[in-house]
Amino acid sequence: MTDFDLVIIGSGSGNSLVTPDFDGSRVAVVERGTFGGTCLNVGCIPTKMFVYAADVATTIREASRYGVDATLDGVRWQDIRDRVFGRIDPISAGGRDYRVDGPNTTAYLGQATFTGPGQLEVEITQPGGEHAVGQRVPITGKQIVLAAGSRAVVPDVFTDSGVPFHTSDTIMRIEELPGSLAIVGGGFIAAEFAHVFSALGVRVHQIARGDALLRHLDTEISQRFTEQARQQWDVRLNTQVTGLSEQDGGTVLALSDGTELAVDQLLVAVGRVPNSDGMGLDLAGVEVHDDGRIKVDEFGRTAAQGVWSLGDASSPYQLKHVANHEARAVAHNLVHPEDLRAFDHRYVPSAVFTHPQIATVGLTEDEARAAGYRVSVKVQNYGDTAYGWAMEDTTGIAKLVGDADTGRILGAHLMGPHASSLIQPLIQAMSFDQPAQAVARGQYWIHPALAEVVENALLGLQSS
Ligand SMILES: Cc1cc2nc3c(=O)[nH]c(=O)nc-3n(C[C@H](O)[C@H](O)[C@H](O)COP(=O)(O)OP(=O)(O)OC[C@H]3O[C@@H](n4cnc5c(N)ncnc54)[C@H](O)[C@@H]3O)c2cc1C
Ligand SMILES: NC(=O)c1ccc[n+]([C@@H]2O[C@H](COP(=O)([O-])OP(=O)(O)OC[C@H]3O[C@@H](n4cnc5c(N)ncnc54)[C@H](O)[C@@H]3O)[C@@H](O)[C@H]2O)c1
Repeated sequence: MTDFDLVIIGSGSGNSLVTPDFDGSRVAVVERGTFGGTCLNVGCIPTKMFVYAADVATTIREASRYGVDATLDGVRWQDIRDRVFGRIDPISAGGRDYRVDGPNTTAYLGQATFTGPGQLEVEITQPGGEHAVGQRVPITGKQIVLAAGSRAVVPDVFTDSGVPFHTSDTIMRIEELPGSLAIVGGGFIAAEFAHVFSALGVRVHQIARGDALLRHLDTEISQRFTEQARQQWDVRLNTQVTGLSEQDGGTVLALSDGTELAVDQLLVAVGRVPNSDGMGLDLAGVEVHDDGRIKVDEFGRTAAQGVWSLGDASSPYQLKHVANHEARAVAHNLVHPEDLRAFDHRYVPSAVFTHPQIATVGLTEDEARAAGYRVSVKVQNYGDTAYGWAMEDTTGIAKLVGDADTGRILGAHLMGPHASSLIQPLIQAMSFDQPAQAVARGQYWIHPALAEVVENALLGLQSS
């Protein structure tokens, strides 16, 4: 039995918990998969690198509207793919080696399971650490952090069929671009990969069970995006996959409307579940919500003494910036029990890196009305600003939802070029409780930058 001051399960945001506060302490990092976790290896970072290439291809296709005639001669998928993983894979391996050989860390490359309060067994599943594959190593931790992340959900209709399918874990490493791809799901991952593959020349068919794409967003954004998506790839709404078969090396999907769809490859993107199962959490006294999230209080403490959780394993938000924020709070709390820092989930933004790009923070218009606010709304077209003219933009919007009584911003919903960056002053205004008019008129906005979309949206928000 090896005893540690701190055991961290999961090397995504969990890996950042090893702060200088632990110099001289004994820390174990347990990782059963690829070191560095989802964001680095199969999530945010590789997807956005593919999205960048897709955006370049889209720019070339749309160049003629500016009087610049260009044709896309082709895309070299293997070069695009290898640029991404040629950068990422060494970072992951370097991070693993640093923990294996680190001054005060030991990396256990395997699956951690509780055997009792404060006690774990790690089954080593990968070479590279100091233990051999197959070994079962008992360890204890005075404090333990569950930063175990989440994994893709795959409904039975896919797993039971025996027909090959991809999830976001595998689709980015394929050898060749398929001629056609079915993407099942109407959320973040489906929207981003539909853009990537359609921009790179694949015939994409997106199958969503709801009546619009990205339904969790403000209705105006969801509806406008659904229209935009339809102009780029085949969108089937109100549709479920009822069966699957293999034919001529491809896949045939039976759909709930009675039709069949034959494609070369299939991507399932219907949500992610927390990795809280199979870890013996009950033996440690850790409690779990019905949806699989580990129960934590605002400081990241689970029901078990000395056991903490953060990120996708426990958070209501499956976002890297939230996992990082929670990790910063837990890193502090581990060593300052008398001065605990709470998670701040008031204004959690997110962006969907599809085409057009989308970014959002705060309440949707419907949520604000349901909450009883006297709501004011301003929809500012990109195309009604000088930079929007330069871009010849006809679809971009910045929609602000305000509280007419206080002049505060309740929500911001952007769709258009650079939405993920343009939204930042609005996140800042909400986080620091600044009134919309003060943000608009209390500073200069560079003319004629695209940020004038945000300035004009703020100026248009009525208050009394
Ligand atoms: C395709 C895709 C794109 C995304 N894009 C974005 C984006 O653009 N922006 C954004 O904010 N978020 C994005 N996300 C979400 C983001 O990746 C996650 O919210 C974030 O990585 C969660 O971090 P984490 O530290 O909680 O978990 P992870 O990074 O998943 O780390 C958990 C680790 O724990 C390990 N583990 C689990 N159980 C055990 C066990 N019992 N023993 C040992 N090890 C274990 C896992 O192998 C994993 O490596 C994306 C996700 C996906 C899938
Ligand atoms: N840019 C980003 O920040 C980014 C990118 C990718 C993923 N993520 C994170 O990862 C999470 C997971 O992404 P996701 O796209 O898998 O999930 P999601 O929750 O965004 O969307 C899931 C979609 O699948 C549909 N669905 C659920 N069950 C289904 C079923 N049985 N059959 C058919 N459709 C079904 C839902 O209606 C929804 O449209 C996101 O919620 C997000 O938090 C973030």
